[in-house]
Amino acid sequence: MSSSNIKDPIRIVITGAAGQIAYSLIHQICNGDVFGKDQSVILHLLDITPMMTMLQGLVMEIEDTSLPLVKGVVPTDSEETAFKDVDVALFVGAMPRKEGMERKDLLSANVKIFKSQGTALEKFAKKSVKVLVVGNPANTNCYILAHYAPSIPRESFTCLTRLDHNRAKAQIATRLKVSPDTVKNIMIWGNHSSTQFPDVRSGTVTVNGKETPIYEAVKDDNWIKNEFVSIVQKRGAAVIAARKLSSAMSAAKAICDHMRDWWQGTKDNEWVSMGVISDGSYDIEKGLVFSYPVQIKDNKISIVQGLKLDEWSREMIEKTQKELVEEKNDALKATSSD
Ligand SMILES: NC(=O)C1=CN([C@@H]2O[C@H](COP(=O)(O)OP(=O)(O)OC[C@H]3O[C@@H](n4cnc5c(N)ncnc54)[C@H](O)[C@@H]3O)[C@@H](O)[C@H]2O)C=CC1
Ligand SMILES: O=C(O)CCC(=O)C(=O)O
Repeated sequence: MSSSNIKDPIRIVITGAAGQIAYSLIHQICNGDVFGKDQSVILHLLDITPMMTMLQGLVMEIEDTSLPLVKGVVPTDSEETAFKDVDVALFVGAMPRKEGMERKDLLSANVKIFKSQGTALEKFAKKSVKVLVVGNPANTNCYILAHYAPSIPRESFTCLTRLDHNRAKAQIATRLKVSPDTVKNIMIWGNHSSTQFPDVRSGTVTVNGKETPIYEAVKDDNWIKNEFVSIVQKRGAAVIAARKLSSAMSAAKAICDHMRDWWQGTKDNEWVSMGVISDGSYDIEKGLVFSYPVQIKDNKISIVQGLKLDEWSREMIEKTQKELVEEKNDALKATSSD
């Protein structure tokens, strides 16, 4: 592409920029995979003060990639510098859990970071900023961030459940020995936690050239309702147990999928999963950050409406909602006391 066709740069902040997810993520953002091959970028890289030397090394590496879409890199430990005039904010920085912990065990430490960064986002970012929260507990951190950035539209706050969505697709594809891109319209409801509900009741898969309902193709309802759900719910913990580190490459890929679809739109008649601020759809408490099936057109995210919920799925959704309400209350308590 000739340089005259390149669009003016957008500013993208990545928090936790010296961490393992950011290390897998930055190259995909800089080479145009996410925001388009004609979209130049200026990266704002935020981390804590002890990581500044490490961040300098990362800046050198970004320079050495010699990618034409990169028009600037701003490494910083200042929230003001990091959030100043940003168009996109990727909140990756937070403490990750260790083996044996649930993600909500990180709540008291991590929500304080999101209170401080929400306040800075409110003050310094563009009002049109698009926000993705990755750091755990992702839904509740996103709730706190939005709470402290009241002048930014509610539709601009999302959290990452695309990794769970991708995991669910991969499990179905592996079971049926087909390519994951033929698995469509599955969804993740609720919290990015072990209460999430990976739901394939409306999903289809192409087997031998024919698009078939997933239940019909798998022919084992018991496997779907038990083993499949449990594998997806606990996949993050399984990766930690094996790697002694949490998922990073797959998380970075999921962040790119989420932001690319938000920026460029979803395919017609297909949906993806995103944590968004609930508008009360499917009787979920208004204001909770809840993962829903969504479609995106012209940068606008819409929750897919009219899906039928049977008794089992209602129970699953109620369980994950209950956990999110408890997390929200604990987070509000933890952030109001300082
Ligand atoms: N929602 C999801 O699907 C997923 C979420 N995660 C979460 O993403 C987060 C990051 O994971 P990793 O990159 O593996 O962790 P990491 O420990 O490698 O990196 C985290 C980085 O955040 C930085 N940081 C800590 N406090 C900060 C602050 N106040 N401001 C700016 N930076 C700060 C740390 O210094 C570190 O460089 C974790 O909370 C992890 O649990 C990870 C995978 C998937
Ligand atoms: O499981 C965790 O706590 C960290 C990574 C993560 O959220 C995941 O792999 O889904």
